[in-house]
Amino acid sequence: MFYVSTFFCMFTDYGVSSYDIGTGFGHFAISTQDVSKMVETVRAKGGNVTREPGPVKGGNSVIAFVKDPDGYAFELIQRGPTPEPLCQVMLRTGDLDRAIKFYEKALGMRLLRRIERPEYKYTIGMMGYAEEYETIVLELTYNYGVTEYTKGNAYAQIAIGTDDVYKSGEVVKIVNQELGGKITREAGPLPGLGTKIVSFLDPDGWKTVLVDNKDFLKELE
Ligand SMILES: C[C@@H](O)C(=O)SC[C@H](NC(=O)CC[C@H](N)C(=O)O)C(=O)NCC(=O)O
Repeated sequence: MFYVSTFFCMFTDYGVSSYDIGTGFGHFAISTQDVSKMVETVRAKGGNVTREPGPVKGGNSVIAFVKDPDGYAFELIQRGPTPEPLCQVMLRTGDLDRAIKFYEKALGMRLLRRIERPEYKYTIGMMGYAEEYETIVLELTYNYGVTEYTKGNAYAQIAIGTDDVYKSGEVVKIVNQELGGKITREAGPLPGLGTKIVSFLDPDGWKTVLVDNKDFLKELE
């Protein structure tokens, strides 16, 4: 049983003042009922607005893009009220069908929406455990003909809750053998903390950490 516990972690290493975000990381997305108002707030606070509000190219959603002080891109998406404003993590993939199959088979995600934009030479697969308006989704983006991206040293991982990191890790191992990727940390408790995790790379090299649901909730107590 997987579920996405949505939280947002920014880490820093002592003495390191800048990182390389690479070309593969796309954006985080935040939904808001008024993109223009949010953009003006960002601008008024000295933020970097990189794309003014307006319909997405080839679609109808009203979006904007801003960057945080470290250069991470945030897409602002105009939507109605939602229980989860942090609504997307966009990662680029060199093989969309392989990536979709990986997240379906290894993590039990569903393909919620496939968006074809041949006029802009890209395709998107929205993956998740519930509808897009209810929870955060993994937005996998394939640009025609682009099979490799740099990962940089900034973006680290997504974390997903599971009831059994050992069983989940065994499933990931089987799918790694079929589709690629690898386990980077065997299932087991974190020293000192005791929280059980397992971590792995998907076929594109994107890292996921699976966290024991009960252990994680204990951490929050
Ligand atoms: C599906 C919906 O959530 C979107 O917002 S898609 C946004 C769109 N994405 C891309 O163009 C992806 C391909 C691009 N080459 C990339 O790798 O990022 C986007 O960013 N549109 C920009 C715009 O101004 O509309």
